[in-house]
Amino acid sequence: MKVGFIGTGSMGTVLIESFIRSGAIRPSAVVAANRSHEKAVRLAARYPGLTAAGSNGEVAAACDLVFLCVRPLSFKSVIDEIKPYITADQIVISITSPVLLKHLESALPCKVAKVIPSITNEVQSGAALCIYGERMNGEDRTSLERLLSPISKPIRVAESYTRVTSDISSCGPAFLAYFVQKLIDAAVQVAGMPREEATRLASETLLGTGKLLNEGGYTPESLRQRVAVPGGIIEAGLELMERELETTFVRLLQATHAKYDEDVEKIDQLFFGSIID
Ligand SMILES: NC(=O)C1=CN([C@@H]2O[C@H](COP(=O)(O)OP(=O)(O)OC[C@H]3O[C@@H](n4cnc5c(N)ncnc54)[C@H](O)[C@@H]3O)[C@@H](O)[C@H]2O)C=CC1
Ligand SMILES: O=C(O)[C@@H]1CCC=N1
Repeated sequence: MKVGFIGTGSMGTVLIESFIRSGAIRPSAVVAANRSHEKAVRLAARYPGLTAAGSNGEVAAACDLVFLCVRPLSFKSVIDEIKPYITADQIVISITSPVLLKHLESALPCKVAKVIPSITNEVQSGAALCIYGERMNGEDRTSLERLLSPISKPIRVAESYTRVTSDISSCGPAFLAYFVQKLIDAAVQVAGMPREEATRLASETLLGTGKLLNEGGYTPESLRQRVAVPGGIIEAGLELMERELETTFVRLLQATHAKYDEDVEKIDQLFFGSIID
């Protein structure tokens, strides 16, 4: 089986490198193209056997499965380019949420899916959100999830939950990193702690907290209750966060959803020439 990647920017590269490093795909089974060809050529130099294709059409013609790893507003032109080479038995996958199954299904004659990866897949953890078009049969779904398993936990989601699940899974690493960064900044500012030391400590804490939530039998709520002694220091901190951040996370998701709606509207216009429901 040949696996194609169109777009070898940040996420395309994460996927290719993670698949290869985990042994899920051999370099010789990968065909990749990028608008600036040198990026694909650099990958081919790093992974002997990998093909740096000269065009997106070449990827589509050569592969059974094609991951589209470009930004949302580039999808229409990429799909127009590859369409002449696509046949009914191929699988084309969007890795971005605002390109909807209806866009892909209306524009391509093949099986389509969305797989929303996460930077956490770089260390073979975190989720890969799987959203399937109707042309993907049970066997297609299972074999795609088998391919994703060495680098992620494939999780099937309904398309209506794409946004909120990617908020947690794909945006989550950036949101949590922001929180950690602010904690480090405060340690430096309030106590003059060396930044590197605070960073190492905060990173260990995040890792340990993740383990407690995944393997230690805790929920976020039970963990908080377990460590926050009534009237104690942690409780004083939590009370402040509760006051200051009460509406922040709802507004955070409202902001990502508003941007998503904007993108979907633009993509609707590109694919259908007008907004449709
Ligand atoms: N950054 C993240 O953590 C995640 C990103 N995604 C999705 O991945 C997609 C790509 O994002 P990034 O990799 O961060 O962006 P990026 O800008 O780093 O990569 C996009 C790549 O596509 C190439 N490209 C643009 N137009 C092209 C064309 N017509 N033909 C071939 N190549 C073309 C660009 O040269 C660039 O290398 C986005 O749609 C994003 O929503 C999904 C999950 C997580
Ligand atoms: O399409 C998405 O939802 C992902 C999440 C972060 C960037 N793109």
